[in-house]
Amino acid sequence: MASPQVKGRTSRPRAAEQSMIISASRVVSLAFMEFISSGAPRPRTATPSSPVHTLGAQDEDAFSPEYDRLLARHHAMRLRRSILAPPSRPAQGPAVELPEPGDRDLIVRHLQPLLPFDALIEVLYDAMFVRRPYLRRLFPESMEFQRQHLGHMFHHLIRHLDRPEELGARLRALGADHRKLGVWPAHYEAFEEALTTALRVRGGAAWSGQVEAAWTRMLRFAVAAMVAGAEGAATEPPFWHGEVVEHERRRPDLAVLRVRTGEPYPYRAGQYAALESPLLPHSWRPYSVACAPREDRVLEFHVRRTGPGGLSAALVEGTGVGDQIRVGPPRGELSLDLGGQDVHRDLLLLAGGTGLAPMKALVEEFAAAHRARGRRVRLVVAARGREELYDWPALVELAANRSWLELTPVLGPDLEGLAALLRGHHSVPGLALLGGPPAMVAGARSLLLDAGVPDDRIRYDGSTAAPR
Ligand SMILES: NC(=O)C1=CN([C@@H]2O[C@H](COP(=O)(O)OP(=O)(O)OC[C@H]3O[C@@H](n4cnc5c(N)ncnc54)[C@H](O)[C@@H]3O)[C@@H](O)[C@H]2O)C=CC1
Repeated sequence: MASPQVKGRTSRPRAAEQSMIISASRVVSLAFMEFISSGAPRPRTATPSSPVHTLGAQDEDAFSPEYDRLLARHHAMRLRRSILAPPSRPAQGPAVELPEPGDRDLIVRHLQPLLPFDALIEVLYDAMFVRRPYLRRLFPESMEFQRQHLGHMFHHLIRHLDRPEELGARLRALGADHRKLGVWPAHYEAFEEALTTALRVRGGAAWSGQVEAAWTRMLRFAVAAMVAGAEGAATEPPFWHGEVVEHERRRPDLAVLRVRTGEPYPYRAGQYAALESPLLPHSWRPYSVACAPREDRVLEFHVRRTGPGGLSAALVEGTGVGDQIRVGPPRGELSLDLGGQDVHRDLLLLAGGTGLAPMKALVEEFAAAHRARGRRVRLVVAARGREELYDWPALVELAANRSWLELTPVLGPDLEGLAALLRGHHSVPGLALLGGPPAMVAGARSLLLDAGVPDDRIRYDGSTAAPR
């Protein structure tokens, strides 16, 4: 995939326009992103080599009015329903049908010809785009991330299908979270149709209507749960508009961005937000907010480019002051809250690389609330070398005149430094928070367990370690 190009600046909507955009244009966009889309600019030329029929100018003229009318009608219906619903009783989504007992076994028994899911997914998307080319515009230029997610989602659904309550809760959260992607009920129908085609193509000789019916029930269950989740979250905007007000390239591959949201962004320190840049429309990736909530509505993000073509590369290399960014709703439960217990025990915060972001926000919040009350906070910052301590001056400033806050750099490619630190430190922390690469978090967790920290006192957030 080509590296993102810097586009011309888009003008920022005025506050009144912005609230209209939030409240009306996306009242509820149903999303099943892993199943359906993550969006992309509408391709304007057909590529002969592509297995997918992309949208040509003629197609666009033919499909857009129909498509846009459909969306507009849907918006109006949803808006009407949410206005007419009594405030104490949110608009009801479709009833969630449960899968039948035995569906999981049936699916598992006939899974072999469908594995690995890559080929199934390729046929599925090809079938969908050939039949409904206008849907191609909801997808990113590169479908790689999309295909991977869909494969994981199929595995997750099958694995948990006999625990529909647990699965339903996760799908409802996913549906709420994915409203920002702009996927609509009509798309699910298209998806179901394409999945059926793909299952028949890949299912092999033993494929039967019975197995297909089990797959359809599984899919409908998932879609209904996501729709219910999206509808239940109708009062929360699907995203906030933000403008980049500072962009500091701290390392060739790393930038610290400050983004001011048009409307107040209600988050807690330790939470993360999915971001989207106009350079890669609908490629949303999570980043922790690296500062405690501030009056001026400015959010800080630490972004490291890990490879070419992803959102992180667009944010580090292609973004500057004045550019627009969309910010998804705040998510995540990372916090320093001890629930009133062990208030005298010390806290350990361990940050690896840009995993520093949530730790910095938590320390800032802690400092602002004067919550130390005799507790010491030790912030250990792991980095490959001194030059990788990209935010050290800001941390030193944060620690100035705060004797309860101790900063410790640990340099090196692995966890040796942390292991040595724990060996030399005799008091076991009351709570440990971890942020950084998954291997570091896993390694640090075992070191802490060995040192006697109970499992429920070790916190980390897996959601921010996804590929960017
Ligand atoms: N940008 C953000 O807002 C957030 C990012 N993260 C995650 O933090 C990670 C940060 O990555 P980078 O900045 O590239 O950090 P990095 O790869 O440079 O690693 C930083 C430090 O972590 C330790 N480490 C790395 N790999 C290790 C391994 N395999 N075993 C033991 N220790 C290891 C080392 O001490 C290393 O110096 C990413 O996985 C990202 O998804 C987590 C929370 C927030």
